[in-house]
Amino acid sequence: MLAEVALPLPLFRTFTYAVPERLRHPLVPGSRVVVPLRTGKEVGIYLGPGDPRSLGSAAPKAILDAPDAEPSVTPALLAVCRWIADYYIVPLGVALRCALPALLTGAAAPEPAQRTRRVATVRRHLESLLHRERIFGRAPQQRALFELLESFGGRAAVDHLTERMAFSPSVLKGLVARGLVEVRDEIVARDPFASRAGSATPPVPSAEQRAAVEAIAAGRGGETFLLHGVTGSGKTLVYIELLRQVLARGRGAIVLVPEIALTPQTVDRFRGAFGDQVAVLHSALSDGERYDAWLALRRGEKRIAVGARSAIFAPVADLGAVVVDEEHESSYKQGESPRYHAREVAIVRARAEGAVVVLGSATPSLESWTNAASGKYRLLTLPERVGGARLPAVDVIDLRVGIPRSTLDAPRLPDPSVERGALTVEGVLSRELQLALADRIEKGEQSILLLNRRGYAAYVQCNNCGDVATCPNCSIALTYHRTPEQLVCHYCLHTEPPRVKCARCGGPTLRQRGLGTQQVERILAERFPAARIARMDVDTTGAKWAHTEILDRVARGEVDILLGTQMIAKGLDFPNVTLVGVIDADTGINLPDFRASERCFQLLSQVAGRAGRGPKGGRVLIQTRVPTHHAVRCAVRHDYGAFVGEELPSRMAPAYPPAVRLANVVISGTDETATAELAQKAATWVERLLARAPGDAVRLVGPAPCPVERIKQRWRWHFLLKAERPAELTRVARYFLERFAVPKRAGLRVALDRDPVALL
Ligand SMILES: Nc1ncnc2c1ncn2[C@@H]1O[C@H](COP(=O)(O)OP(=O)(O)OP(=O)(O)O)[C@@H](O)[C@H]1O
Ligand SMILES: [Zn+2]
Repeated sequence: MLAEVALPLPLFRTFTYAVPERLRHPLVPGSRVVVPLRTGKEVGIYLGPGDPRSLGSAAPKAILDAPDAEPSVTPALLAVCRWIADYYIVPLGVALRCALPALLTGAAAPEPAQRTRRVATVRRHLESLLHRERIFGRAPQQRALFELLESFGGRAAVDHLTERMAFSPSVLKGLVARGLVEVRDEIVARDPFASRAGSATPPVPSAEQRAAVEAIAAGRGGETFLLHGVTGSGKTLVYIELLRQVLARGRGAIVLVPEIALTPQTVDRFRGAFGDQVAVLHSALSDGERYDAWLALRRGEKRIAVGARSAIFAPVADLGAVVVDEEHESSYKQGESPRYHAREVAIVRARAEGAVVVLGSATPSLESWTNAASGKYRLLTLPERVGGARLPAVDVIDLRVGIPRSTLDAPRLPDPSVERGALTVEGVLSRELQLALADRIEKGEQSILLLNRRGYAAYVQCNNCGDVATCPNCSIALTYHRTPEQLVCHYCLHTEPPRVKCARCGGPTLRQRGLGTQQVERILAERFPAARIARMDVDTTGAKWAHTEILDRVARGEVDILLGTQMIAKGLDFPNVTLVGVIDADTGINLPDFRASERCFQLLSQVAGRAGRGPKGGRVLIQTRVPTHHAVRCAVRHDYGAFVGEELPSRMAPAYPPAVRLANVVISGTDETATAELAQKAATWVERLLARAPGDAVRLVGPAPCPVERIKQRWRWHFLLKAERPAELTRVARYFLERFAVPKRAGLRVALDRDPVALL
């Protein structure tokens, strides 16, 4: 007897093995099999009887073992993986790897007996700036480290400080000797959620919420609902009440959130409502814990899986509902093969298991919106905030110089000719925003400030020739960091000392321009010395749960101003936040990407939505140089419909999703010429293929260098495939990927990204 087996290899084929008599368990599709491969062994998935015609002249090798009494991959998940393999054009074995925990595939790391790490914690708080100056007068390094620790929420792993942030251990010793900082060994919490209490009993749903719940609960299996509810409309309670009904019917559910560490409140609410029934899946779980959760869900001991993207593969028994919260978030798209979108996988899986899907957002993706408009999804709307709260008033502060203004003082622009570090409060925070912040601090209310950029300065530029310091490996600007003072590439993490002379013309000193979170934090601390400021950006990820800790501090009222990048805009619900400021709305609006405006609108709307969620109301101030851009205008009016009305037509010509289906083919390699040549060759190859087919079901655009031409020493070119009908795109893309020969030199690679979320 022969068996067809899927293996996680980059080959578009399955493998045929012989089935020996002595196997421990009968083979059922979805069962794991251990098979010989080259000189070693590999874990594959049994798909069904093998085809003798697939064999060459050699006798097939025999399966070594079949460990599963029950198939590890359920029939529904097997169907989902087949869809992923087909739609995203990846080998089935690669898609199947997503469906299994590492412990079941032999890919697990050995478990250390007990994990500990050394952690530095701030012991003494220094309230005033004056105090700081006295204490650190002659020890600027100590001050920098101390303030870095503060910005990490008061604690960070020592490794992170000394290795990644490059502080000398003696600086830390100095702080310890002065009693300012304490260093201890800490057992790494296996599961940070194990020690968190779930939030209290949820409120009673309003009539609007109840109507939404009833509509969804009555949905047919496989039906998809788009829950468009303004920020603070109580979407989470809709999910919770729906899940109550799903559990009452003896079924289970999956809840997807953009990122666990950034959405602790949402997670706590589900745990508060459903306690032990919930398995929280997150990146800090060990392979063993992940497997335990997998097993508990599989056996029905836990009925709800809450997690980020990959939780869509959780083996929830008898799945009744899938919730995709903040469905517009681009983190639902996996950045590496298989490049699936969890929202799309959710819909396919729900269909396979007869579950309903809820896509929730205040700012739905244009794709989902279009699907709702065409009747593919059912649209449910929560147009008002709960409990009589109102959406906050939003005011625009025009940063352009020379624009006459009536009531407000025009803030000065950061002047490119100012010396490094000389940026003034006025150059960053308009008077209006300063006054509003001061007012909130005085009243004991909280503020959120968004700066969608990180580092001390965005880049350094020659004052003479205008050349920007770029990464030697990647073609993007280096970010200037102050603590420690260095230039960092955020793609490959290349670092170098700050340049004092221009690398191109050798001319006068380089001046920094632009703004980063660290710089704004400093300016805030100087302007509001009494305020308790917390900064959240990607640089503060040193300790894994630092973000969660910072958000908890905000919830406890221990932070007056929360400053951060887009990560502070994800569903946070703090009723005492009455002011939201956007320091520079324009960041990202001009990125060479067809979704730039959409992303900007979503970000502004979402961050604005953090204000005024409690009885005290709230206000939003947006600083911008493009006040007339539709992303800004529509966000100011909380007008999603108007944004869609203006944005959709711009996706028609040139056509971009949702007007067409898109695949981005990226050709990369370590040699510039070889990469460009291969891109040309591949595009010509596809063009010939398209010419042979009648009509223009699929169109090719490009090739061209990618907007980011080089990442991690690899040159990058791309071309786009566009089609009205997804099946045509699949056909052409598959034919190309299966047959186009990529030379084995210069690290040349071809990758296809279907439904890309960004083209950078
Ligand atoms: N029926 C209700 N009565 C009273 N309070 C409610 C009710 N429903 C929800 N809330 C509260 O309203 C707040 C906002 O709800 P939630 O966080 O679910 O909003 P949301 O729709 O998810 O908003 P966003 O899109 O901004 O994340 C929460 O504090 C929640 O506990
Ligand atoms: Zn780089």
